[in-house]
Amino acid sequence: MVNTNLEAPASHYLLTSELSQEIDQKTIQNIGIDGFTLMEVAGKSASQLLLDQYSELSNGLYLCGKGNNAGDALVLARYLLQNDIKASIVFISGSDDLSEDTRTNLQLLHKYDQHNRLKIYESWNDAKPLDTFDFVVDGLLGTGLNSDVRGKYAEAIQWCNHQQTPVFAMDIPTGLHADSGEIMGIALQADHTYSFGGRKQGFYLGDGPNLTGKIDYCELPFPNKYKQDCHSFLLDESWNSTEISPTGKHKYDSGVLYVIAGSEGLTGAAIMATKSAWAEGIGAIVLICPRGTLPIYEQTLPSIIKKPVGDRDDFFFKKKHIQKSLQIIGEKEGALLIGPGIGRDKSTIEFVQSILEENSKPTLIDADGLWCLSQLTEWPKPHDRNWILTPHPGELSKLTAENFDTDYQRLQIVQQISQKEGVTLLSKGMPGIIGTPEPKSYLTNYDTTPFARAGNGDVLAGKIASYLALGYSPDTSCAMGLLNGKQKLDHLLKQSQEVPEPTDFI
Ligand SMILES: NC(=O)C1=CN([C@@H]2O[C@H](COP(=O)(O)OP(=O)(O)OC[C@H]3O[C@@H](n4cnc5c(N)ncnc54)[C@H](OP(=O)(O)O)[C@@H]3O)[C@@H](O)[C@H]2O)[C@H](O)CC1
Ligand SMILES: [K+]
Repeated sequence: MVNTNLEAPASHYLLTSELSQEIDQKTIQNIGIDGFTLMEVAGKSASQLLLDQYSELSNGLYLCGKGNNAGDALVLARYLLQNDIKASIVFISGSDDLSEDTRTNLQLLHKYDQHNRLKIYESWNDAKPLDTFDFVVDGLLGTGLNSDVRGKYAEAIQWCNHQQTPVFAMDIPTGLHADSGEIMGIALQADHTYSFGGRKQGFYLGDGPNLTGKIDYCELPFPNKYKQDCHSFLLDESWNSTEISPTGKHKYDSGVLYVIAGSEGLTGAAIMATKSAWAEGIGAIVLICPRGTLPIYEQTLPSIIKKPVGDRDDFFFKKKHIQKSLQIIGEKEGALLIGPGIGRDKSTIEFVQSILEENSKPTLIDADGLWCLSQLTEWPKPHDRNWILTPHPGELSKLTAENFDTDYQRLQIVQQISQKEGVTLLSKGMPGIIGTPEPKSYLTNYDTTPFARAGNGDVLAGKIASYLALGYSPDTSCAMGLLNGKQKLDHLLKQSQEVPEPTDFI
């Protein structure tokens, strides 16, 4: 294979609340870097980024709880105070019961205030009406939140969401669930989130994308070995680097893409998938088609090798085409794409079942191919075969017989199925999710719903299958398909506001 597996940079690890706390604790207990030091690094790196990005700030309002999230905000306040930026600190539930490191940081903050630029309020009520301020810092609650935001915290968030000034969240916007992106009763709308030690998975699910604003990753001194338990990663455009983009150098010396697609009335799907794969520069594509549909492809796909199966009056795939199709697929190295427009006839289901069971190629199953798979009580997947499945939300439900109301549930289903069945599963939606058997999951920070639209799905399947035939691993092939698709989508949307037609992507 050209590239065995996707390797996410540290900045793209997505932490859950549990993993976040586990890494914190292991670093403190096993490595000996104490919580106070971690807090210092967190607040300091946020201050550096903030000063670089916002040069005109003069007076900050810091909303603080009593835990370590407030401590991060106090460290930030100290560094900004050093830069002559005043601080009004509101302790929503008073300062009597602060966590140890947060209390220490409050004492330090007083020592750094030479010119009376610091004001402390002991409750939300004391603080109103508030002094003038030109930014708000959210140090209310951090990543561990697992119940609805209570009392004065909720009141402060509601007030904050009506302010015009920029809001900077420490680690996570308060009220956002770190794993699921769910709003816990109420959540703060941030303009900027400084995320410590790792971005949180919930930034990319549910309401996360609407609440975080711009996200900056602030590195903490966590040993790499503690991050190995992380199984979920961000897939964004910064990945579009040479290591995962198709360079073209393998184009002509690698395998053939075999396409089993199209039936009467659905030949457009086969045409789009095939053209799209061809546009990626693969050296050879063999389209296997029922003989009755051949005349259409002779006209529309002149550069593609067509291998018809069956008789002139065969317009969809049947059981009797199995042996001939398997023989064709077996001729050369490469990959197989099966599904676009093959239809749902009972005999087609039997055909798909046998092809999946007996062909030895890495295989991408899409569209009607997924429907056929959903009709089988057991998936006919040999252990040593690589399969990619590319369902849109409806297809995913059908395939897994599971309903999901949230994208967090969708993520969990994708993870379960890809592990249980040993497949790579690309679930289209917002976010796009790639699940692998390893188990690893990749979440996009952009909407992949346009690829769920009929036609666009065929185009995406063609691209991913062509990378598979070029020798890329299944997860890399999916990532490249999504990233290259996104580039094209952005380009097309710049020219017109409408969702592009499938042929525009080719
Ligand atoms: N050393 C470290 O671990 C580092 C942590 N960092 C930062 O710390 C936060 C996590 O800090 P933590 O102290 O665990 O949590 P919080 O700051 O969120 O505070 C927890 C307290 O908040 C109260 N609470 C809990 N749920 C609610 C709710 N639904 N509504 C209102 N209040 C709530 C609760 O107090 P109770 O007495 O009411 O039970 C908790 O005690 C992490 O996100 C980082 O920002 C540093 O970054 C690095 C080192
Ligand atoms: K926060």
